[in-house]
Amino acid sequence: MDMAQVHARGLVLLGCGKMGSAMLQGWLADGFPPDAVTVLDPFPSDWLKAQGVRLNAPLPAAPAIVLVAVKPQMMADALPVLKPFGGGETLFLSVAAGTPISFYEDVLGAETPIIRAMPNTPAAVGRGITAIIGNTYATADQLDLADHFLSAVGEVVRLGDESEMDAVTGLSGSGPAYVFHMVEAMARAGMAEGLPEALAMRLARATVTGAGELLYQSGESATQLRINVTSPNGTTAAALDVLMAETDGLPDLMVRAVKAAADRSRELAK
Ligand SMILES: NC(=O)C1=CN([C@@H]2O[C@H](COP(=O)(O)OP(=O)(O)OC[C@H]3O[C@@H](n4cnc5c(N)ncnc54)[C@H](O)[C@@H]3O)[C@@H](O)[C@H]2O)C=CC1
Ligand SMILES: O=C(O)[C@@H]1CCC=N1
Repeated sequence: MDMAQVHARGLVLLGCGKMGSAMLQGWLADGFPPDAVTVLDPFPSDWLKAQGVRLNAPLPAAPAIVLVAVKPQMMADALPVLKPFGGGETLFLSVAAGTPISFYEDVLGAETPIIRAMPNTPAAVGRGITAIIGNTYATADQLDLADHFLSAVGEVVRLGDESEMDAVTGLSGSGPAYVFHMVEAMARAGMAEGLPEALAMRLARATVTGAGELLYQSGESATQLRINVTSPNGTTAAALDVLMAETDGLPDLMVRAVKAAADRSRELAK
């Protein structure tokens, strides 16, 4: 199936909060026609209401793709409305953390093509990364379709095993929040060294977005780019001595943070 057929048969979004909206924003910016999108969400945001999508309208007869983007805790209540599309030509794509493929098979029928995906919010500006894995019923063509569709909002990686999804969630799914928190922490540190709040936030924000863009554009490794900033016996080396400390340094802290997220993802599966 090509994108013209996806447009013709329609896309359904079940749940369109922060993640659903981030992806929808990316697809609309990429030229996906808004009137080919039907969104089911009892609490639509003002942003969503202004997009020209079919909001809480009757569902198309056989949508090409259904994107499930409700919270895992709401899934059992929300998903049954999509049962009529199970076992048919509709490809299910779920971004819910924790919820295993087997859950969707139980509700929709085992002969339903289901792809579990873990995106992240930079999808809103076309710079997300989404990991995907399909159930046994999802064909190679359907995985290609999901890959192509998700590529409009960033990079796509395919997993070899569903068990990798918990670690992916802890790394790239939740990861943007770690970076935003680093901006907050850097700004606070600048304030502790005497800078006014607005200036500290501006410096921290520009530093993180600039460093991210340099990493993106230069093709150099993160390690080499770090070395490029670090003059021998200079200021950066003094800071890195603290950040790279073996215990309680950033690597240690990051291992614990990502583990906590992955553990929570495993817990949600129960
Ligand atoms: N926020 C993020 O960065 C990421 C979120 N996810 C996953 O995306 C899913 C959604 O997360 P968020 O967008 O952050 O949450 P959210 O709370 O912003 O969005 C959930 C949406 O579902 C709607 N909803 C509630 N009950 C519903 C029902 N019965 N039918 C249809 N819609 C209903 C809510 O009104 C809300 O707009 C979660 O499963 C989460 O694990 C995955 C990757 C990243
Ligand atoms: O916090 C969460 O549970 C979701 C999954 C990954 C990012 N946000």
